[in-house]
Amino acid sequence: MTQPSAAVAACLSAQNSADESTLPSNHPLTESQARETLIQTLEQAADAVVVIDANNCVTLFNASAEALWGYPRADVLGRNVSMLVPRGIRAQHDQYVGANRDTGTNRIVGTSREVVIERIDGTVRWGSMSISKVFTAAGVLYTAFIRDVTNEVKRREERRLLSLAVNETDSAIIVVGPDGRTIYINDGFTRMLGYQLDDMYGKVPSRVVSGRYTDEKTLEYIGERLAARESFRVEILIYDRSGKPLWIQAVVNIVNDEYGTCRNMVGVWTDITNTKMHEVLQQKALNAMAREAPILNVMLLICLEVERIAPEIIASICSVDQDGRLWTLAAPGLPPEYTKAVDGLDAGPDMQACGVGHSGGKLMVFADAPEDSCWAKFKEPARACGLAQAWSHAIRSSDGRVLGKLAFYYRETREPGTLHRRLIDVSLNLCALALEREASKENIRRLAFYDSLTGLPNRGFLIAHTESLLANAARTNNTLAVLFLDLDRFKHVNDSLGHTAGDVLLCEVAQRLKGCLRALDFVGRLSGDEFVVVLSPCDAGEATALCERIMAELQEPVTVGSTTLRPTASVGIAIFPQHGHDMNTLLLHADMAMYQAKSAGRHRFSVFTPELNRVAQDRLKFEMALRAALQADQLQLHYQPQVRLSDGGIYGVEALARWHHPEFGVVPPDRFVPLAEECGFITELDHGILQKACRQLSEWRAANIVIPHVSVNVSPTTFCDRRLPALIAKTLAACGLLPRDLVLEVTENVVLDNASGGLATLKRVHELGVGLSIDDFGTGYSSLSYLHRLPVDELKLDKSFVRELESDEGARALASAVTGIGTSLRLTIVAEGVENDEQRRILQAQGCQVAQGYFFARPMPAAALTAWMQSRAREAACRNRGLGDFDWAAQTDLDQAG
Ligand SMILES: Nc1nc2c(ncn2[C@@H]2O[C@@H]3COP(=O)(O)O[C@H]4[C@@H](O)[C@H](n5cnc6c(=O)[nH]c(N)nc65)O[C@@H]4COP(=O)(O)O[C@H]3[C@H]2O)c(=O)[nH]1
Repeated sequence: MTQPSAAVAACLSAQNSADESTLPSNHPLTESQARETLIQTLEQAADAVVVIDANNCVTLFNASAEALWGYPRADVLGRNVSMLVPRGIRAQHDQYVGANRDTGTNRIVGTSREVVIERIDGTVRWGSMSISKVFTAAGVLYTAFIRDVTNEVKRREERRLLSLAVNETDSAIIVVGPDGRTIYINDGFTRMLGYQLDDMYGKVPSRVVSGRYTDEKTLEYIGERLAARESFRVEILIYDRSGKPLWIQAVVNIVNDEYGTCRNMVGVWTDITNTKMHEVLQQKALNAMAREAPILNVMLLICLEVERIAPEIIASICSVDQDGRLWTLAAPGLPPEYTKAVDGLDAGPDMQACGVGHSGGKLMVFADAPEDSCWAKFKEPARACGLAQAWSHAIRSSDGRVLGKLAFYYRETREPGTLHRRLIDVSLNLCALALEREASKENIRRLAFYDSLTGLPNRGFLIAHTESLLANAARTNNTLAVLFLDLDRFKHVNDSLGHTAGDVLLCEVAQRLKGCLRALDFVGRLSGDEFVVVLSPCDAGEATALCERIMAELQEPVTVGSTTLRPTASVGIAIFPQHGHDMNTLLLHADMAMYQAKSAGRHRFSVFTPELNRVAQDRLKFEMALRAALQADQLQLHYQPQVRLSDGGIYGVEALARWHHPEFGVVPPDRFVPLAEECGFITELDHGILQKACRQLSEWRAANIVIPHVSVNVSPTTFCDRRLPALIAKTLAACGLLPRDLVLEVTENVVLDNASGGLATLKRVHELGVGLSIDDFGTGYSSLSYLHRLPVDELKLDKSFVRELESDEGARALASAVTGIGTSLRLTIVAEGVENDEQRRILQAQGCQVAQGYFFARPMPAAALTAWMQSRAREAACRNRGLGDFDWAAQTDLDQAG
């Protein structure tokens, strides 16, 4: 055993010697024995004992103290006790002890406190320290008894943390005894449900928190699980102390003792009201939408889910149609009489009950709803199903449009609570999303199946729908008629009045067609100005009768802009099953019949005959031949001179395309140019002719044949090609010609149709320096207003005016007007189709500068024109030598000979 401190012994000895005489005579110990005993006692104490003297020096440091601090006593005895104090407070320790000694302020003597023990190795332990003050002759000694309470402190801290965890969590924790009665609730329970332990103690929790709409089956299930001592997890609607409903998820665990006997059941309840709505309602509805479930199913699901979450609610969702009328989409909890009474009602300002009219996006609450004047129209059914209150809210799209209304009905009057408001918010978003999705789907469907201009079914839908009608007709042995309708001269309207006017006309025609149909008939727009009407059931007789009606209807005047038109159409009819068994064949045959009607002079109908098949095949053959002729460069050019009326000199020549086919013979351009246009190779044709004409002019120049320019016809389609100016520039350069050597003849519609880019090309061509001429002037919907703004150089007076110049005063007046306008705009007037001298005379008198026509010369091949020019040159030379005046008639004779 280690020796007790000598200093302590000295102190004790001094004290004891003073008291020696007072010891009872029967004291069993001698003084030294007592001293020794005391020291040994202190030494062997289980608690650490530290004795310090008046100088704060350690005079006793027992074995337990050595163990507690880790210092051997030799290192401690005689040294200031502050070495045993944690480093952080060591400096102030002497002062602290001093104050205690002098004033007793810190009152550490006679008290017990927990102190930190900083061990020699730096680790920390906790001690419970009590100090006693011993008065001795040698001075005051302080004896500190320190019990190692480190484990206790740790446990206490653990308990504190545990209690923190239990009480600070949002979950409600409840502990019940084996009898199922509450013995503990945490603070979270009070926060979540408002109940204190006193409210719950000794009670069965489910009896306290269940309410009107708590699911009985779930309660039964809970009872069974608890009785079977089995852990479980449930979701259940409960009510807090104030009666507010909330959804919880309860996880209940059984706690058994070491013998397997149930001691407690611990329940952790989580408020899942929000999660329930967001995750369950939202997820289910979104999943349904993602699965492309029909809108009615999605709405039904939302209603059912809302009613499941809050069973006191009866949910209903209505849509608002384009006319502002309400239609029930889902209302599983309302009787059909009620929804029937609502359906078709105006959702306008009078319908406050629907929250659509006046709500301005706010929730409308109608206490005692059936008595509300807004409910007048469905008061009875509302009463019959016991409705007492309704809340409703407009369902709005992201851009604020009212798409429908969401209503919650109640059988009792109640204030809107948080849960129900949240349910409304979530449901509104879902409803808006579903309705907007439906609208976009409808839009996509419309785009996919309907023509965007007229709103009629498009080709795809028309064919698919007719196929099903055909299948039905085949099953029922019925006949069906397909009418192929093509507007007459629509292109002309489009070209002359512009595309907008063309669109207006198409829409009007679509409306008129729809107006003519019977219940089961069907009309669609195939493309451009082609419409198809399917009459089902219908035989040939009925088809022609209806066709006549349609044609009459179409012919009614329609005002497009400032122009009044009388649209006509050519119609082809094919009958199922005689003319085909499938829609494609019927369509093809109706198309052929329409073509026949068109060729026969338009504004008529024609019923398909097998003979037409042959005609169509001929047309196809013709088309292929033209294509081949183009590829093989077999189109030729004839040139017709244009003569100055002032002196008979050559103003220019017009190049006119010619096609000689070994089988078809001479095909006039009036036939093959439109065909090339229809078949899509007109641009190729025009380009080829332009190049050929330029080459020819170049050859004439090389042969000293003086021709000021060549005029070339360019179709509107070619003019819309933005590459045209570049091609012209390249061609002129390749032929060594100047821009002014070329004149392009365009029809009025190129000028009028700004939309298709023709006007822009016209300007660019003019910038090159190439001449521009308006062909057939006066035959279209001439708009004189554009003339002065356009870069045109000449107007070609159409031959239809010239033809009747001598006989018709009106034609004369028109020709004179055109000439007058042209001249005042400094445009050259070129009269076409001049066939006799009288016409020439009148035109010249009216101020027309140039003429072209059989009277002067017919269009002729280049070589013939060369000869014609040479002969004219000879004539001119004679005249110059004074051998005679210019003889127009002589010219004509010469032309005929040429
Ligand atoms: N009755 C009568 N007719 C006369 C007289 N003088 C000339 N003609 C005919 O009148 C038409 C004048 O050509 P256009 O108005 O440009 O009308 C042309 C033009 O629009 C088009 N065309 C001709 N060649 C081409 C071409 O190369 N490209 C394009 N895009 N169209 C062309 O075909 C139309 C018809 O051409 P053609 O049959 O050659 O008919 C020519 C010409 O032969 C006359 O005194 N009396």
